Amino acid sequence: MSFRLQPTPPARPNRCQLFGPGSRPALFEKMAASAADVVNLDLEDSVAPSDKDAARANIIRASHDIDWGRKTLSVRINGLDTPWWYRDVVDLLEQGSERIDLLMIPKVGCAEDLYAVDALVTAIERAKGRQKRVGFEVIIESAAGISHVEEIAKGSSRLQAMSLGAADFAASMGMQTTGIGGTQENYYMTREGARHWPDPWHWATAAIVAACRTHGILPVDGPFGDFSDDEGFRAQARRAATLGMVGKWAIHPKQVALANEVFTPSAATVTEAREILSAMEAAKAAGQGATVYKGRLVDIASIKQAEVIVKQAELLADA
Ligand SMILES: CC(C)(COP(=O)(O)OP(=O)(O)OC[C@H]1O[C@@H](n2cnc3c(N)ncnc32)[C@H](O)[C@@H]1OP(=O)(O)O)[C@@H](O)C(=O)NCCC(=O)NCCSC(=O)C[C@H](O)C(=O)O
Ligand SMILES: [Mg+2]
Repeated sequence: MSFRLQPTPPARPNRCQLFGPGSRPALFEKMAASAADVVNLDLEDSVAPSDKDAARANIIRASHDIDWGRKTLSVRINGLDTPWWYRDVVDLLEQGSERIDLLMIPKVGCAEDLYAVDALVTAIERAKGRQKRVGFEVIIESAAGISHVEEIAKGSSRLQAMSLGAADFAASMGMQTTGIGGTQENYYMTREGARHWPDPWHWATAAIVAACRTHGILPVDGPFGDFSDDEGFRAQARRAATLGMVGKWAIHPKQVALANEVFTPSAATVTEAREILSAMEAAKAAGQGATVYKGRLVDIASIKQAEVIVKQAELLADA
C-alpha cells in the first residue's frame, strides 16, 4: 500500500438505484415501496422542458409527504449547460425537506462543475440554516467526463457516488450505437468463424472504478435500457460487479430484483470468503504467509479480497 491510504467509501447499501421521472408523481409511492436502496427522482432527461417546473414542484412536495423509509433519496438536477439547474438547486434546498440526501449532477465534465454546484448549495444551506449537509452523486457520460474522471472524483467533499451513463456517453463519444448499455451488435471479434462480443463499456467502467476507489467514492453502473432482457441486464451487472462497481440503476421496477440479486454476495460466496479468512488465520498461526485452499494459492492479498465480500455482506446485514 502507498503511504497515501485508500479511503473507505460511504457505508450505505447502493445495490440498486431506481429512477422515475419527476413529472410522474403517481410512481413515487411505488418507488418508495420498492426494494431499491436508492431512489432517484429525475428532473433531467426523462422530463420534457415544458414539465420542468411542475416536476420540481412534485419532487419538493414528495420530499415532505412521502415516507421514503431508509432509502437514500436522490434528485437528479438538470445539467449545468441548461437554464434549469440553478432553479432546481435553489428550490429543492429552499423548499424541499431535509429528507433529500443527494443531488445527482448529470454530464459532469470537469471538477469545476462540482465546485459551482457546491458553492450554490453551501450558500443556500447556510442562508436557510439547513441541518443536514446534502451529498452529491455524479454521472460520467461524456468524453470530457471520462477524460477528467479522477479530478472529478476528488472534486467535492460532498461527493458520494459516481455512475456511468452509457447512453449519453455513447453519444458524446460518437459511438455507433442505439441501445442503452449492454452488448453492442457490431462490437465483436471473430475466431475460427465464431463471433464473440466483448464489453464496449469495460474501459470506462474500469476507469470510473479506479478513480472512485482512489478517492473513497461508490462506483455505480448506469442504465440498461432493454427492460425485457433480464439475462442481458444480469450479464451487464455481473461484469460491473466483477470490475468493482457496487450497484446498478433500474429504469423499470422489474430490474430492481435483478440488481439486488447480482450486488448481494451469495451465501456460498460469503462462506467461501470466510473460509479463506479462516485458512489464512491458521496459516498465520503456523508462521506462514501463504497456504492452499481448495487446491489453489491463497495469501495475504487473498485476505483483502475475501474481506471485500465479507464487509459487503456485513454492511447489508446491518442496513
Ligand atoms: C420505462 C417506463 C417509461 C415504463 O413505464 P410504464 O409504461 O408505466 O411501465 P409498466 O406499464 O411496465 O409498469 C408496470 C408497473 O410498474 C410501475 N412503474 C413503472 N415505472 C416505474 C418506476 N420507474 N418506478 C416505480 N414503479 C414504476 C407502473 O406504474 C406499473 O404499476 P402497476 O400499474 O401498479 O402495476 C418507466 O418505468 C420510467 O419512466 N422509467 C424511468 C425512466 C427514467 O427515469 N429515465 C432516466 C434514467 S436513464 C437516463 O437518463 C440515461 C442516462 O442518463 C444515460 O445517459 O445513460
Ligand atoms: Mg444521460
